[in-house]
Amino acid sequence: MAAQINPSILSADFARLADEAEAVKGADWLHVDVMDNHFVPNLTLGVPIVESLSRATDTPLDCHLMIEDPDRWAPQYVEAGAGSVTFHVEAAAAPVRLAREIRAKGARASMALKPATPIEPYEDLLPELDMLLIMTVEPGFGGQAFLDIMLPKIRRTRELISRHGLQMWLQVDGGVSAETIERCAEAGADVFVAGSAVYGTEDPAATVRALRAQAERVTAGAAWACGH
Ligand SMILES: O=C(CO)[C@H](O)[C@H](O)COP(=O)(O)O
Repeated sequence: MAAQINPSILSADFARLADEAEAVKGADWLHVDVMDNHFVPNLTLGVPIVESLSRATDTPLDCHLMIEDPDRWAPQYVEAGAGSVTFHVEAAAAPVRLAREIRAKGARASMALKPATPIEPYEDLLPELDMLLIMTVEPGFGGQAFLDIMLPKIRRTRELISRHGLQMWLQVDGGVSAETIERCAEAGADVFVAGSAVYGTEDPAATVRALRAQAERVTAGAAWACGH
């Protein structure tokens, strides 16, 4: 495994979440977009639905918290069954303490950066994390166009991770599709969130396999890619 595909349920039918999880069987993780209508201008789901979904699927849950006060809420998503919890650095009061708490509770700790947030001020935090998420659209909605101007940030982040000798994953989220995934992989991403590009197709599970194969053609030889 040198590339992971995490379908985003933001593009799924929320009335049929268990079926929609089944529709992407074989995906590495299910990406769960938690939005509070404050940190982003959209509202999705919370702890009780994550709890139910974790019982309904064997695919591990990758919860992306686009919410205010993640210091208070993130630990509850671990307790609800998430295997990975991502908080936004722009919203966290104490990101190091929060990452340590997520890990101590048994989940992978991940931190997200909005498009206008640079990575450089957070270089020293990298060893506290299992994954870094670089948003390639403004968070809030699926189906937006991929922001090419994020590619240099992905590249710089991968260089920082390598320089620190870390094994952490680098996730991209927003506008990831067959047209953009190779550019992301070439820049250094190894975990790919895709919503509309997966759920908008006839056979979402086949699309997951095709996207993974496409990314792995780029990451296969890379020592940094997940699973190496
Ligand atoms: O976090 C998100 C939006 O804030 C979604 O995960 C993301 O936009 C995925 O949707 P798409 O692949 O259609 O862009």
